[in-house]
Amino acid sequence: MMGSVKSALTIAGTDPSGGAGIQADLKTFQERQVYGMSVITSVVAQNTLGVQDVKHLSIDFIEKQMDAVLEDIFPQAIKTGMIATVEMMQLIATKIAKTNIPYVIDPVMVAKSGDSLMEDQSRKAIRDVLIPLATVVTPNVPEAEILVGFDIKNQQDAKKAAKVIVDDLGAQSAVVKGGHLPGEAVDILYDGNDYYYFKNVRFDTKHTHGTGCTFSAAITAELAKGKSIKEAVELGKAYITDAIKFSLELGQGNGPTNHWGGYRLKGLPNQEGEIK
Ligand SMILES: Nc1ncnc2c1ncn2[C@@H]1O[C@H](COP(=O)(O)OP(=O)(O)OP(=O)(O)O)[C@@H](O)[C@H]1O
Ligand SMILES: Cc1ncc(COP(=O)(O)O)c(N)n1
Repeated sequence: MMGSVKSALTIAGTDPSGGAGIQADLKTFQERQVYGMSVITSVVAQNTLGVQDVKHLSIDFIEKQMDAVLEDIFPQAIKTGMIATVEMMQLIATKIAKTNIPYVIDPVMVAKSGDSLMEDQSRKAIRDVLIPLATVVTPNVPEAEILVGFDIKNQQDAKKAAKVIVDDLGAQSAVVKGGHLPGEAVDILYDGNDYYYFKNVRFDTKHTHGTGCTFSAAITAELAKGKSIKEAVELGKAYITDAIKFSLELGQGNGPTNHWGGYRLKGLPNQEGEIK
C-alpha cells in the first residue's frame, strides 16, 4: 500500500504544444511526486511561436469541472493560472473560499509571445477577488507592475511590490520574479514579516516557454506536501532553475522547460525509469 498520496489541482488554460498552462502544471506535479488534477478555464491554440486563438469554457462548465474534482478527490493545494474573465474569477473565488488549503496564484496576464491571456477588466478583479485568498502570489515584473500600480526597475522596487501585494492587497505572501529584470535571476519573497532572496545565474537561453507556470506549479506541489511557504519557494526555484538550464530546443520559437532537468545532470531515465 502507498503511504498517504498528496494531490494538487490546477485551474488554468491549455497549451497543446505542452510547454505552458495545464500541461506544464501536470508535468510538474508528477515530477514532484504529487498526484495532479486539472480544471480547464480556456482552451488555447498556441505553441512555442505564440497564441493563435482562444476559446473560453462557459462558467457553468467550469463549475461542473470544479465540483467533479472537489466532491471526489479533495486536493491538498490549488493553483490558478490563466483565468481570462471577471465571471470566471468570481466563480473560482467562491469555490476556493470554501476550501481551507494552500492556494497559489500565478497571475497570468500576457504570454511570453506578447499575446494577452486576460481581459482588461479582469486585471482589477484578480486584485480584488482572488488575491486576498492567496497563500502565495507569483507575479513576473510586468504583472506585479499592474497589480501595484508603479514601475519596477530594480530589486528595491520588486521588494516594495511584494510588500504591497501582502500588506495592501491581502495575500499571505508574494514572490516577485526577477526573470524580466537585468542581471542575475533573483526572486523576492515577502511573507508579511521577512524578505527572502532566491538567486541564480541567468542562463543565456530563449527557451523559456512556460517558466512561470512550471515555477508556480512546483511551489503548489511542495505546499501540498506540507512544506512551509519559504521551503516551497526554495524548492520551486531549484526546480525551475534546472528546468531552464536544460530547457528543450523544441519548436521554432521559445522552447519549453525541461521537467527532467535534474535527471539530465546524471543522464536521462531509460524505458524502465532507471537513471544511469
Ligand atoms: N534566463 C533565465 N535564467 C535563469 N532563471 C530564469 C531565467 N528566466 C527566468 N528565470 C527564472 O524563472 C522563473 C520564472 O520567472 P519569469 O520572471 O520569467 O516569469 P514568467 O511568468 O515566466 O514570465 P513570462 O511571462 O515572461 O513567461 C523565476 O524563478 C525566474 O527567476
Ligand atoms: C494557458 C497558458 N497559461 C500561461 C501561459 C504563460 O506562459 P509563458 O508566459 O511562460 O509562456 C501560457 N502561455 N498559456
